[in-house]
Amino acid sequence: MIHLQNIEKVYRTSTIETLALNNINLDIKKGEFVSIMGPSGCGKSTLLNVMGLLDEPSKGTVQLDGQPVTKYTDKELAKLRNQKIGFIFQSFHLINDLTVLDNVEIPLLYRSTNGKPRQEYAKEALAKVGLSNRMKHFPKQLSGGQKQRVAIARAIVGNPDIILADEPTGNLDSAMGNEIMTILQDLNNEGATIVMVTHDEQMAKRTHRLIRLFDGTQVL
Ligand SMILES: Nc1ncnc2c1ncn2[C@@H]1O[C@H](COP(=O)(O)OP(=O)(O)OP(=O)(O)O)[C@@H](O)[C@H]1O
Repeated sequence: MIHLQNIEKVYRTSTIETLALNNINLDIKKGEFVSIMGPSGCGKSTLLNVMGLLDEPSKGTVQLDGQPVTKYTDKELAKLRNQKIGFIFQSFHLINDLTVLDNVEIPLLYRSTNGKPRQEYAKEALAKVGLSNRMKHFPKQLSGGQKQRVAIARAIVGNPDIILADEPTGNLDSAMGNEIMTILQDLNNEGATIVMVTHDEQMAKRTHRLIRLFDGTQVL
């Protein structure tokens, strides 16, 4: 499903060059639930962003469903991302002055889905995460766990094959974190391929496979 070959990522600023990823070779199979762990700054988010076509590698090739995307234009990448990938972030990334329902509809706006079906899909996604009773709320009226459930609904509304989650439980207490993990496991059982960055060994244990990074290199 996701195939990374000889991936290197170098960040250059005027004063410093950082080798964030060093010769990463990785295969994520359809239906897998994989976690990525490692110390701060070891390249976890960079790896997730490369897999999610948000960040271009300095070297190496990325294949998604057998399609080599390295030569794709930004527009082609954006389209592929919108169709195939749902993102979840530690700090939720919701738009504060939109309702919960409007937030969840956002990925469908980019696909020009019409108003009525768009709302129906968003309602279905919210029902899946148990938030049908909060559709008209605004993000600031929700708890952290509820905000993350909205973010998950937004990630799954377009029925993506792949969910990429960057520390989805990082801002939550353990009870809420466990709830979010259960939702992710349910989505995985329904067929979604999931890659999750986490600092939490307990969360990692609930996934199929653990990848450990150290200084940009895969050590497990
Ligand atoms: N846009 C950027 N410009 C320059 N350097 C960057 C940039 N993004 C990340 N880096 C550097 O690349 C390295 C890897 O960063 P990354 O965010 O992938 O690490 P991480 O493992 O996700 O860290 P954390 O657990 O703290 O979130 C770090 O040394 C970081 O400073």
